[in-house]
Amino acid sequence: MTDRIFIEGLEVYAVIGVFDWEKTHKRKLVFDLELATDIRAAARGDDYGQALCYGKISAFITQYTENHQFELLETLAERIAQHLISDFGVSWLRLKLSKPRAVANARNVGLIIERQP
Ligand SMILES: Nc1nc2c(c(=O)[nH]1)N=C([C@H](O)[C@@H](O)CO)CN2
Repeated sequence: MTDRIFIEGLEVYAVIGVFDWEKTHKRKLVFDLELATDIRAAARGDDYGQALCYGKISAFITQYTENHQFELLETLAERIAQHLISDFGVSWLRLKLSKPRAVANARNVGLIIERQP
C-alpha cells in the first residue's frame, strides 16, 4: 500500500539550538512530511471522518513545536514522529526538518527520518 498524504513547507517558529545565543529568540523551522494512509475508505464514501487530516497533523506539529524547547533537531523530529505514530495511528512516515540559514553559506540544513511502529 503506497497511498500517502503530504505536507510541504510547514513553517513554525520555535526556540531551538545548542548554543546559548539560540535560546533567547524564536527562529523559523520548516517541516515536510509524507504519511502513509489507505485513502480508499475515505474516497469510497467521500467521508472526511475516514481521512487522515493534513490540517490536524499540521496543527499538532505547530503546537508541539511552539510549546517545547530542545537543543537538537533530532529530539524534536523523533518526538513528533512518535506522536504521529501513537496518537494519529500513522503506519509509516517520512519527516524532513529544516533549519534554514543555520550554517553560513548554506541555504538549508536539517535532517530526514523515516519511522514506522
Ligand atoms: N545534527 C545536528 N547538528 C547540529 C544541530 C542539530 O540540531 N543537529 N544544531 C546545531 C546548532 O544549534 C546550530 O543550528 C546553530 O547554528 C549545530 N549542529
